[in-house]
Amino acid sequence: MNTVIGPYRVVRRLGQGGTGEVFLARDPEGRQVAVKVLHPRLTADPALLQRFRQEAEAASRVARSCTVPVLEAGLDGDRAYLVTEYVEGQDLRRRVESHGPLTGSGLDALAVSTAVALQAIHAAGVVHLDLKPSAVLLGPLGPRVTGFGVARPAGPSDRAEEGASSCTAPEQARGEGGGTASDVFAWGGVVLYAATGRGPSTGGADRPAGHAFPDLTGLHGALRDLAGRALAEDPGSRPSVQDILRTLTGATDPATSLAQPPTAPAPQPPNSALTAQAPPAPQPPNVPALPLNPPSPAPGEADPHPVRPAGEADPHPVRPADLPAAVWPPPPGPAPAGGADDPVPSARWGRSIAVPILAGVAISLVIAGIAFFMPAGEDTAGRAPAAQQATAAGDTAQPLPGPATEPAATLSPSPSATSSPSSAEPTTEPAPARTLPFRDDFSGAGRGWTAAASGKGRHQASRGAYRITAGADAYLPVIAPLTAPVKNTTITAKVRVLRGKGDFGVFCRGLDEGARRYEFSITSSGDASIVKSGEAPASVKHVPVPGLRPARLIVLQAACRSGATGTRLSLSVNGRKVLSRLDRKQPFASGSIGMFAHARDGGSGVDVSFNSFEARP
Ligand SMILES: Nc1ncnc2c1ncn2[C@@H]1O[C@H](COP(=O)(O)OP(=O)(O)OP(=O)(O)O)[C@@H](O)[C@H]1O
Repeated sequence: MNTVIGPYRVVRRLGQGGTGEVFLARDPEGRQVAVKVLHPRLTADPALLQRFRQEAEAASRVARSCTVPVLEAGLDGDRAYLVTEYVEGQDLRRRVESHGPLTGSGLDALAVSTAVALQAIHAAGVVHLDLKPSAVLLGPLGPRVTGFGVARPAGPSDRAEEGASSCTAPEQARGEGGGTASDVFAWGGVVLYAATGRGPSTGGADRPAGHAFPDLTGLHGALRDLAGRALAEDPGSRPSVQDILRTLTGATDPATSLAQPPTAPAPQPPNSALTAQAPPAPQPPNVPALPLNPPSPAPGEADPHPVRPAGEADPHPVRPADLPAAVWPPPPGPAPAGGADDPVPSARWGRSIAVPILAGVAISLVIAGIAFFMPAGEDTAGRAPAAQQATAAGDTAQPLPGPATEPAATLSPSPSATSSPSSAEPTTEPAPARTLPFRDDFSGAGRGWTAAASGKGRHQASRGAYRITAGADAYLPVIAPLTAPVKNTTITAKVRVLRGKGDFGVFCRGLDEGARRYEFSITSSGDASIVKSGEAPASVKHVPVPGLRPARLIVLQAACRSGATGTRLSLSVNGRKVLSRLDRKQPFASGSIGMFAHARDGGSGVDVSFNSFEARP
């Protein structure tokens, strides 16, 4: 297949959902992703398109625990698409159809992981409202929930037309909307289907719910009790997701936990498949969300997100949800109240201290059940996509597997005066010692990254992105937490401009606290350059890159490699080589590597967001 959707090259069709087709594709770095292309009749509706954008933004805030992460929402001509991690394997519906119901620890793992996923989804202020057997993917790392992040048309009849499932809660089927309790109903339906091959309406999977009291024959013990309660007609009688997890993980006495009053349902408008809900914990009033596509301030107008010196406390910690959906045209009107632009609490796991413990216990149970889902002869570790491996490793920066190739000398980036004021979970652990290969997708706290002493501006890691903001004419390099200087390397980074004018990119062989370095940069006007910085005058080679839109995610690949005749420097942008130069004149020795932003042209500054950084020998 030779189709391209946005920057993704389609490999093959994976399936058809109610709202569109799903394809296996490769991103510009060659990684496998799943791209859902929305049905054209849905994208023809501007209101639905707008909601799709907001819901995809909301979905990108959901923690990765047992969910399939949403990577990007985009528009390619008139085709709207949603990109998620690719999960190799079958969905639950196909699995049960081909191999029969699940039993034993496989069923337990399914029940726990889908509950953990719902907990993560609800904690992000989102409700799924379409959980069903085909939305549970049985990958090599265990069951994972997908299907959140796609707006659906209004009304119960439309939903039925779009493939409403037998797990749809009665209140949704009546067109009264749904809330977290509706997701609990769907969880009960998924568990019943997994154990018996029957949905709650006693039909097969994904049939419209009949809402007669379900036949629980085939379910046993705590699961039978929980599924029965979850499938209660009255949303107020259903257990909460926390109750379910407590019972399944044995964290408290089931009788006690089930006796607690269930969470009151928070009904949603009937047409809101994934509306950001008012989360239980109130938002601190001083944490405003950045607007989508934040405009530059007018002359004389105060900048709502002013650039401050490194080290100064940031009252507006950066969250992935703050990042503008730059691939989108500006929204036609203000976001509706309660939409994805509304602030959410940054400490979303912090509402109950029991939650992380439960999640930990639950994930152990899920891992125990993984082998069950593996088709015979499949090599789990070897076949998991890189992104899934990172998830399995705990979503924090980890050295990639492979031999260390650099000498064990020590780099000493300047410490805390310029260190990142991260808004992610605080950690008391020191950054681990790292050598090449190295990768950080910033889903953790971006631990150990430090600004060079010469830098000016602010920088911050949050889940899924590292944001660097350089003020007027300022330059801010941020150094990767490696324990050894690097000589030959290929760096791959994903980056986009959030606002402002300037250069941004990656560097290698940083010396003297970043004062000398090879810099591989993109300008906000779409040029690419390789700069030997620290020479007077700086030696620059630069070219325009036709069609480059820095507000969209760019994949930069920069190589620094010494040979007999000098140091070869080359730069590729979105998989295309755009520049190469050979430095024969006293090439720089081994040094630091990192990312930078550099404001220029008398503008008010430049604000860029790095989604990943990887360096290989
Ligand atoms: N990330 C993914 N990795 C692998 N396969 C996927 C992925 N996402 C979806 N699929 C496959 O594509 C099928 C259709 O997915 P889709 O999300 O469109 O289903 P749906 O929930 O029925 O659709 P809708 O949400 O539009 O009603 C799934 O059943 C699954 O087999």
